[in-house]
Amino acid sequence: MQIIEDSLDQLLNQVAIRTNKVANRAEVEKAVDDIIANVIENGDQALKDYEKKFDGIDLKNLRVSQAEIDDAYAQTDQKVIDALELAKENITSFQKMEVEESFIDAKKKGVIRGEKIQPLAAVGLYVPGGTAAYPSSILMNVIPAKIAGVGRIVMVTPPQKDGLSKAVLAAAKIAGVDEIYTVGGAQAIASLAYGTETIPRVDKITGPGNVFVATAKKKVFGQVDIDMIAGPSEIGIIASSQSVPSQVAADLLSQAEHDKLARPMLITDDRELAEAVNKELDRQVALLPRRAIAQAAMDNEGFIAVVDDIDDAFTLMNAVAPEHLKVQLPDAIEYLNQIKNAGSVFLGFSASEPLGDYLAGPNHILPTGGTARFFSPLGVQDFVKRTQFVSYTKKALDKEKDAITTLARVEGLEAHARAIESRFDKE
Ligand SMILES: NC(=O)c1ccc[n+]([C@@H]2O[C@H](COP(=O)([O-])OP(=O)(O)OC[C@H]3O[C@@H](n4cnc5c(N)ncnc54)[C@H](O)[C@@H]3O)[C@@H](O)[C@H]2O)c1
Ligand SMILES: N[C@H](CO)Cc1c[nH]c[nH+]1
Ligand SMILES: [Zn+2]
Repeated sequence: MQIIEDSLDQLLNQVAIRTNKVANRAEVEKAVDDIIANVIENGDQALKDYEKKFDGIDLKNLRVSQAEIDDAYAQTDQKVIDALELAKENITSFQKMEVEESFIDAKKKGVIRGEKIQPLAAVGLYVPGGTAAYPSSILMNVIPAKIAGVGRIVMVTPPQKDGLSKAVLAAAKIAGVDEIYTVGGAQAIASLAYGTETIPRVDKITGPGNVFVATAKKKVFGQVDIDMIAGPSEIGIIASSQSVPSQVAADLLSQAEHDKLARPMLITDDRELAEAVNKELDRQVALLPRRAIAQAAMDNEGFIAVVDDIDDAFTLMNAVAPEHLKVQLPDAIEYLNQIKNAGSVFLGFSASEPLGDYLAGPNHILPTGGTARFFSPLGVQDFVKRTQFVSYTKKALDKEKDAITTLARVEGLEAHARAIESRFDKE
């Protein structure tokens, strides 16, 4: 990967330019606009046409039958089922800690105030499937939705020439998906946002995907809610002379292999380490089945920045706001307070990134493209909404009525003031 070495100010500029860039942004935007308009206009037929065009598949039915799901589960290797069950257990125990409670406050005499947390009625979960199958993303999407108590869980995923992977269907059964449709890309997002003859319109769309999926989610926001922009994967690693180059390279490649647009990034205070990691990347990438994808990601999106010291490394990494941040330093936990912007953080030499992708329990559906500045990992909070309520006795209202009518009249809203005063009219 390209090594850049400069002052912190210059590096901050260079990194901002690199990470703000989205390859072919205008073409992607145009393609996605057209797809959404066509799905609104032509429903299921548009979905079938796009599946033919992008995935080369003639779809007869969009919905996967329960019999197919049960058969796939029965044919899945027990080792895979056991791994999925263990992942489910860890994800469930972690996500349950995120549950927020409704509250009622009655401390003031005659006043009741509160907030009621309720699950969304229907959510659509996107499970990527263009160049790899993602059973793990099903667990990450569905488990928090189930814990929140969502009524209807609709999954969409691109169709595959030989049918959906058995592990994908087994994961859907283990997680408890209600219905599955084989449609992917921007067309899948449009179908969940607007509904078609077959696919129900939902309240919120969650889940990761490639640049077409991420762009479509941005465009349908407002028609439905979305979780975040979870686009092509990213990893930012902070390492020093005490890090092991082969491990740093292996973690970079773990995310580079997701997508040609994935972003592997290393920031270090040691030029020698930077060069050693580059050698390791060359050696290890050649051994990977998905080397073409990983190599493209490293060549076009990746970089190694060499800074003066580790404090500068954290300053630069906070500006990048990576999806995954790996602190490959001794006593890594000591640096937690320096981390301001990152989707998920992996502390220490043993916490290799795929630990979080599959098993530890924190969610792997995470903000990308610098949006970890303001978005959070997918969680139970994404699947609920809050409704607030108040109740006042006449006596309690009497105490506060003057403040209300004063504010109403300052805003020129006389009817607001009179509505309050009407409670005290003589009959
Ligand atoms: N951020 C996260 O939390 C997270 C988690 C898991 C995976 N990911 C990312 O998910 C992505 C998965 O990507 P993928 O491609 O394998 O699967 P995908 O399901 O996201 O996208 C595949 C679909 O894209 C559409 N498409 C492909 N080329 C197109 C074109 N030229 N025009 C219009 N539509 C087109 C097709 O409909 C295809 O089915 C990767 O980028 C990976 O890094 C992110
Ligand atoms: N690293 C991905 C999120 O960027 C999640 C994933 C699923 N499977 C493997 N990895
Ligand atoms: Zn991954």
